[in-house]
Amino acid sequence: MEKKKVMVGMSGGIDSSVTAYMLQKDGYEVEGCYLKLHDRTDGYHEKNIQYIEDVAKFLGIKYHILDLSDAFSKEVYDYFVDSYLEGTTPNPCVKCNRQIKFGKMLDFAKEQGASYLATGHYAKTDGKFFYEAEDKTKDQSYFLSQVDKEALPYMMFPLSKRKKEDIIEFAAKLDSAYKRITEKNESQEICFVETVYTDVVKRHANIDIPGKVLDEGGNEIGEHKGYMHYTIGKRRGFTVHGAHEPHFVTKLNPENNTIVVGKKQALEINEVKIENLNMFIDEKEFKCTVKLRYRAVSTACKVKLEENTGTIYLEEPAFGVAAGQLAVFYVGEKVIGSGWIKSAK
Ligand SMILES: Nc1ncnc2c1ncn2[C@@H]1O[C@H](COP(=O)(O)OP(=O)(O)OP(=O)(O)O)[C@@H](O)[C@H]1O
Repeated sequence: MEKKKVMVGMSGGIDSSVTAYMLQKDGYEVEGCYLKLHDRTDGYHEKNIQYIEDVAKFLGIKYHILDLSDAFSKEVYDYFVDSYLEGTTPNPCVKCNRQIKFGKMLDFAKEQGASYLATGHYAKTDGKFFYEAEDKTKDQSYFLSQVDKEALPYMMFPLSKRKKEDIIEFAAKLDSAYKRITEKNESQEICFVETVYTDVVKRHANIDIPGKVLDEGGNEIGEHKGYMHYTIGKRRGFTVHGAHEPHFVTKLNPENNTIVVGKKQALEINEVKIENLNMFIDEKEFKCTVKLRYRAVSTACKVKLEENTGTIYLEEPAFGVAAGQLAVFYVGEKVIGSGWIKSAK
């Protein structure tokens, strides 16, 4: 019988390299695909491609290099910068998963005759839903929750039941091509942010225009160094005259370059408005738990949806909810949908 072809999204990192190995062992015909997503000139792509080349040689597989930098720049990078200009907190990996990896890379995989597209994400799928990975510390289901449901039947996550440390240990013994990858520094959180997000944003805007810190009544109580330096919940980097208790950022006002701060209770949120939904169920009213940012604990809630918007009524307050982040709905380990946070109160 002819082997089924799987395209593996290969980053040059350990997870996707082991993914390729595991699928080959399972009897699939494996091909790799490296996405060029940005124009870093510091040898970043060359290094990654060298790792992939060595792994491909060891496995005896073919790999492709797909330049999606134009699409990435429009759909992910510009959105990232614009979000900070607008005073919201973006999630570029969520956009990339929907538009680029499980959008354009999936199209490419199908064009190449692949039956599946596999990645080294830590998550599970049964073709209809995503589920949290076994290794909860590495779970990436949050980042996948905006992927179009049409894409799910093509997706494979062979690492879903593994622990990251086991993958590294396993890879180090496999071959020198793999061992070398385990010895490099692990990838950054956001692939195009080499240091901190402000280094990226300041290439496009003057982020260092000082402004006023306001209390909730609109009174001037201190100074800040430019609103783009702050995200909701931040408690450092601005002054509050005569304050003894810590103050937290509760609002950013780009229109007049002010930030609003308050004590911990001021961050408390009970209701969240969302938009641009991506649902895997048809119900418009349901109970579930919600994660209001990656690494947040889940909160029990009731949800009411309309056409492409909705309201989340939290059963317990959440703290530091930022517009621009994603609200992801879970029933147990199952992801039932998500929506982008528009406002919270
Ligand atoms: N530039 C890329 N080209 C192709 N696939 C990619 C690329 N970047 C990431 N991926 C795929 O998406 C998965 C998750 O990406 P993420 O950035 O979270 O990587 P990671 O967990 O560090 O994985 P890895 O160790 O493989 O780099 C990767 O395992 C890989 O399959």
